[in-house]
Formats: sequence, C-alpha cells, structure tokens
Amino acid sequence: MPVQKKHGKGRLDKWYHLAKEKGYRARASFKLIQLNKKFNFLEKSRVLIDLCAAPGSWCQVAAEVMPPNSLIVGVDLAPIKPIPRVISFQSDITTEKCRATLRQHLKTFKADTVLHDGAPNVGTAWVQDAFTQAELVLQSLKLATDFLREGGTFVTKIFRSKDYNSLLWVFQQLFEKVEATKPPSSRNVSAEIFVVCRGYKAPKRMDPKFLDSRSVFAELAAPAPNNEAKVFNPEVKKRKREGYEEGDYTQFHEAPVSEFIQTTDPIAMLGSLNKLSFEQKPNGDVAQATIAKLPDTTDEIRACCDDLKVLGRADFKRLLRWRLRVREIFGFSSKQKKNEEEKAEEEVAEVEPMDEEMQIQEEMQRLREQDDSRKKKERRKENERKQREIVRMQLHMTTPMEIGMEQQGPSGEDAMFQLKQVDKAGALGKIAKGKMAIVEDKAKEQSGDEDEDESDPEEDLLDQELESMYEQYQERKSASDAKYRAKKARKESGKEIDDDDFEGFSDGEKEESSEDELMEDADSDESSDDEDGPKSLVTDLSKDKTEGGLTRRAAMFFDQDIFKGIDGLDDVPGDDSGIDVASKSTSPEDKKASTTKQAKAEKPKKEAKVVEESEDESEEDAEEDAEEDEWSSDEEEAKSGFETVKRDETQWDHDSIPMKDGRPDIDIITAEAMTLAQQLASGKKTKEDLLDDNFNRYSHRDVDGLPEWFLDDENKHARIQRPVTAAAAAAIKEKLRALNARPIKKVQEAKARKKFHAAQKLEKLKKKSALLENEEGMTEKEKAQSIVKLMSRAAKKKPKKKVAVVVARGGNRGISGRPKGTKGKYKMVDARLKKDIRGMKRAAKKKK
Ligand SMILES: C[S@@+](CC[C@H](N)C(=O)[O-])C[C@H]1O[C@@H](n2cnc3c(N)ncnc32)[C@H](O)[C@@H]1O
Repeated sequence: MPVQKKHGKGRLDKWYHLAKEKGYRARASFKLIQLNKKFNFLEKSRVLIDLCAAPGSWCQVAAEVMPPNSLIVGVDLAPIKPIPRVISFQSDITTEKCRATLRQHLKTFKADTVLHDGAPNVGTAWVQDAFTQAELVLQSLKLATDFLREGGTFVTKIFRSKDYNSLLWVFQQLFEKVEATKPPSSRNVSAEIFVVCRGYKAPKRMDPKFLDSRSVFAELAAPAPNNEAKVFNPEVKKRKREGYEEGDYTQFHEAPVSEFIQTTDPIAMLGSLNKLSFEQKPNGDVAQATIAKLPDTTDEIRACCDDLKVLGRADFKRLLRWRLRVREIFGFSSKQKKNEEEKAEEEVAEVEPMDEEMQIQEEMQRLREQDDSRKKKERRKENERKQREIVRMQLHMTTPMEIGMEQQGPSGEDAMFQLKQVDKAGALGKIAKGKMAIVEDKAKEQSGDEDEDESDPEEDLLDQELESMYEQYQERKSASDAKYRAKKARKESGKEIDDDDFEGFSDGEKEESSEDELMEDADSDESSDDEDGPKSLVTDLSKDKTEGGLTRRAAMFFDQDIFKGIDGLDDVPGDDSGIDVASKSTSPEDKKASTTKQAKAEKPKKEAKVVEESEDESEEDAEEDAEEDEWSSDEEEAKSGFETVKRDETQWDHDSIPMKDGRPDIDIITAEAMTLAQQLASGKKTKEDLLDDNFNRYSHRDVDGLPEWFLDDENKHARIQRPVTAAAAAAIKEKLRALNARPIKKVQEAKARKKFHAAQKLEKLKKKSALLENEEGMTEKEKAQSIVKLMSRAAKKKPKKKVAVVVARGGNRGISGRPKGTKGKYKMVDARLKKDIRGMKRAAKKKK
C-alpha cells in the first residue's frame, strides 16, 4: 500500500486524487488534458505515438479525446497494461528496434501527434538526471522527425536545465510554432516544463548534427567569472543551478598554501577554494614547511586558511596581506615585489570603494525586498477581496464588474513598465486564469527558477479557490437561468471543431491509403531531388558564426519568441535555422489564393440573417466562427471524400429564439435595437450596413490566455456603443412601462399559492360537509348549523401568536438564548426603547 506523504514532491495532491477518481493511471493524465485544452491537438489527431507511455495515463486520455478508431501506439521501457483502443509495446525509445516496431504498427501512416513524457530513472545527481532527460528528449525528437507528418505536433517534457535553450532552439528550427508551458497540474517544485511544437516543417534533408546530442549540447564559452565579487561578497550565496563543473563532482576544494603564495590570482583562489592546507606530504614541497614555520603564520592565519567559506571581508584582507609578507620573505624579484605591493595596495584600496558600493547594493537589496513583501501583501489582500466579491456575486449582491479590472491596466506613473514586475511575481500567470503561464524562452534560468521557488502557496490556493468558485457560480447560474444556458450553448457551438467526420481506420481503408501513401512517397522522393531544394537542410552547425555575423549563441538568443516582430531583428540576414522551407505565401499566387479563401469564408457570413442587433459582439463572432468552420468542413469533406453528418441546428437553442408562424418571434427590448429597426424599416440602413458595422475594433480581440471570468465580464462591455434616437428611447420606455404594469412573477406565484391553499381548504370542507350530510343521528337543522359553523371557522383568520416582549435588563441583560420564564415567541427589547415609546404615547395623549 502506498504511503501517503504529506510534504515534499511525493505529496499526494488533488490531481492524484482526481486521477484516481476518474480512473486514470497517473496524475500525469491531467498534464496532457490541460495541454490539450490549451492547444487542441488531440481532437484533430488520428494517429498518435506516445513515447515513454507507462503506466499509460496519457494513452488513456488520448483514447478518450481522439476520434473513434484512431491509431494510438504507446511504448515504454516498462510494461503497459492493456488499454482499450491503444496498441502498446515494451522497448527502449533510443533503440533501432523501437523504431522498427513503431514502423510495423504504423505501416505507412504518418503520425499527427508524437507525445513524449519520458523521464529517466531520476535520483542520481541532478545534472546527470537533467542531461539524460535532455538526451531522451532529443531521441524522442529523432523519432518524431521520422514519423510525424508535415504540420504535425510534437509534445515533450523537458527539465529546465542548461540544455533547455539548446533544445528549444532545435525545436524552433523544425517547427513553425514552439511554446513552452507548465500546466497547473505540474508541480511548482518540479523543474519539468512542457514544450508544444506545432506545424512540423518536415524537411526533406536534415543535418544529422541537429539531432546529435554532442553538437546540440556542445558547451558554449561562458563569461569569465567575477572572482573578486566572490571574495568580497561571500555572504551572497548563489545557488548552483548549473550543477557541477565538468569532471568535478565534489563541493569541497582544497589547495596547498604554497600555491596560494605563488599564484598570480590569489583572489580567484580565495573565491573558489574551501581550504588552504598546511599539510606536508612526504617528499612534498619544502616551501610548504617553511611557510608553516614562519612567525607571520599565526594561529589566526591558520584558522582562516582552514575554512575559507566562513571568512568575512577583514579576514580575506588579512590573508592577502599575509601572503604579501610571505612573498617578501621568500624574496621574489623586486619588480614582482613592486608589482605585488602595488597590487596589494590596489586590492586593499579597492576594498574601500567596494565597501561603499556594497553598502549601496545592500541597501538597494533591502529596499527591493521590502517592496516585494509589500506588493505580496497587497496581492494577497486583493485576492481576498476578489474572493469576497465572488461570494457576493454568487449571492446576487453584485455583478462581476470590478473583478480583475485593476490587473487589466496597472495605474500609476510607470504603469506601463510594471507589467514585467507583475509577471515576475506570477500575477500575469494568475490573471491568465491561473492555468498555464507561457514561460518565456529567454535564457534567464536563474531568475526564472528563483521566481518559481518563490511562488506563494497561499496565493496559489486563493487563485485556485477563485477559479473553482467562479466555475461553481457559472454552474449554478446555468442551472437556474435558461437564458444563460442558451447563451453558453451558443458560445460553445461556435467553438466546436468539426472533426466528427473521421471514420477511423478500417482494415480495408488502411490498405488503400497505405498504397496511396506509398505512391505519394515515391513521387515525392523523385521530386525532392530536383525541385524540393527549399525543403532540405543546409546549415553547417559546426560553424561558429552564422551568415549574418551572429554567433550561434546570439542567434539562439535572438530566435526567442520575445524578439519576434521587432523591427530590424526579423530581417537579420542569414537565418541559420538550417532548414529551408517553402517561403510562406508571399508569391502573388499565394496571396491570391488566400484572398479568395477569405472571400469564400466571408460569403456565407454576408448571407447570414440579421436576427438581433443588440446581441453581444462576442456572440456574433462566435456564430460567425461557427459558420466559417462549417464552410471549411464542407471543403474538407469534398477533398477527403469523408461523409459528414451535419448537426441539425433546429434541434438546438429553441428556447433562445422563439418562433411564431414559422418566423422568429423577436421582441425588441432595447433602444439600440429599436433605433436599428426604425432605420431598417425606413430604409436609412441596409442589411449590408449592419454587417459592415459589425467589423469594429472589438471584432478580433486578442483574448489568448485571459481568464474566463474576465472575458465573461469584458464581453459585456467590449461592444460598440450605437446611437439611439429619442423616438426609439421613448418607444422602449413605453413598452417597459407596459411590461412593469404586469404583475411580476413572484407576486403571481404567491397569488397562485394562495389560491391553491384555498382550494385545498374548500376541498376539505366539502368532504366534511358531505360526511355531516350523511350523518343519520342529526336533524337537517343541526346538520345545516354544523356546516355553517364549519364554514365560519374556516373563514376565520388564525389569530397571530402573541410575541412576549422581554426587557433586556437585570438578569436578562446581555444574555444569549431564551430568557428564564419565557414561553413561546419572544422579543428582546431595550429598556430605553420601551420607555421612549411610553413617553411618546403619554405626550400624544396630553396633546389630545
Ligand atoms: C513520467 S513516466 C511517463 C508517464 C506517462 N506519460 C503516463 O501518463 O502514464 C516516464 C516514463 O519514461 C520511461 N522511460 C524512461 N526512459 C525510457 C526509454 N529510454 N525508453 C522508453 N521509456 C523510457 C519510464 O519507464 C517511465 O515509465
């Protein structure tokens, strides 16, 4: 039985429990679910390879989400228990055997998606683990390049190590779009990150160095370390994110003291060593023994040499002075001596300005920390406020107006430039629904990693709570509000991806298509030699500099997403990607093709009926999108030959558009709609004008990564304000007055309830009087009297129960609960109030 760990990485968190509940084999399943939610690659895939699939939760998710009869192949070193609709086998993905087995299973099909969640058996040194994982990623990329179709997707896990940027650079050369992201279900403490590479460029030829770990992970010269800073600022300990130096896997470094005396760079030694040893080896250095016996070599100096890591600035100065004295005794050349003296003076002199500088730095650091903690506090408070706001919203006490507004646009003097800070603190990520924060590709591992560590669990919790509360609110709202439900359904149907037409792989089809593919391959191979030049790979990775004069390191740096679109950078000559792909629709023909496609897409839009102008812009957009989808699916259908079964629109949304005599029964209830209706009726505006009006600045808003609650709220306001005429406003006012004159629903309900109770009472009375009538021992008069009595009793209102007034004085003062000696209903009153009321009554009497 697994032991439940409460702390650390092994913590069994909500994803673990959720996975258990849903029947997934691992919590990792949610990582794929969340990645797919963001990038939607599974729904569109028909052939998928899952590398390193055990225990198989990703395969389970793929089988659930991908179209029926898709081909899913999973492979792992460990055995995978059978999963319905999934082929799995045991193999090492780095071997040729694995490639051959995959080929057998895929026959001639190409994969739409290749997943890789591989992790080597971690637990050795971190650097080793990270490197092995990076190598595994490269191996999986190798397989992906073999099996992926053009435009396919490759999803991989990477550890954020020093090889991360190199891998990202390779991905960027092979795929159109590369995005690194960390799904919410991935633990904050984990260095893993997921990279989703879309649009495989499928180059015909590729330099093998692209996939060769030796050249991809080749060491790049690092800048010279600032040893001086290390010596004079020993308290600031930088974490070794980079791991160990090559060939040096220890943390303790020692050198003989004679080396320190002789060295020309004593500061470097003091900065890197743990100990200067006086130990004399047999047949060792004579100088070592002499230094140890010198009177200058005091106990204090020995103690300092014993543990350099604990020394302060004064101790380092002492050691440097001592070194100079020893050098003098040893009689180094006068020039050298002079130099050394000068140097020592410099060294000592240098300390002074550094002191000041350090003080300033320390002060700045302190201020920064103060500022950070203040901001953190503010954020926490803000989150709490938002939470309260949502509770109020759920109780229908407010609208979701203000939530998130302050983060939409920071205010203040340098508001524009605070975004970075906000991002640093993780707020941007949280704004983006707390889901997945796109991780910048920029090589700022150090700060990035530190940020990751600094993530505030309390804040995370608040964010999660906020989200789940909003979801609950939405659920409740959709349960109780039919209009909201209809709106939501319309929105969703707009987003729907029309992929249901895939019929899956029947054996016959497989054979057929495989033949087709074989032929295609043969064709393409032929053509590739002469005309597919652009798809080949020409980069010489061994070159240090790219054609544009940039070093590979610089090219990698400028290749990051953040530099995209910056003037001048895009046209840096000599793209060193190494892959020449067909240039993207820049030719006039291509442009023409794209415009005709656009025109085609717009055509059905123009034919669309204007139903209600007061509808949300976003809704209209969603509907238009849906129409576009429909059109494109038609075209796809024509191309692929698959039969599509169209959704019957008449089965949907009946409650949102009521019909009357076969036409939509539209009730114009806003002044805007009335104005438009008047303009349409009087011919001031045409249908086309209305359609044109709909293309405005809100039509194509960038909503990527914005949280749902924010969008829901923003959609209410992100719409054009249309002018209304006085006549229209008056007409609507009149209409509303008439509407208001009708009894409201609640009053009607109360009346109906009253009626119902009265009918029930009457029924009872009828039964009783019928019994009385049949009573044999009574005269007719007696019977009539009893019935009258019964009726008058029923007609009488029940007397209200008396409420005892208890004055809160004496023993009753400040008590909670029922006062002694009181029965039935009671009310505690203030003695003062009672007196006042009596006084008022007396005064009123006197006046009379
Ligand atoms: C994190 S698990 C994968 C979890 C999986 N995605 C899921 O959803 O269940 C990592 C897997 O990588 C596998 N692995 C590591 N190195 C491998 C290799 N060289 N070939 C195949 N699988 C490997 C391990 O056996 C392990 O099962």
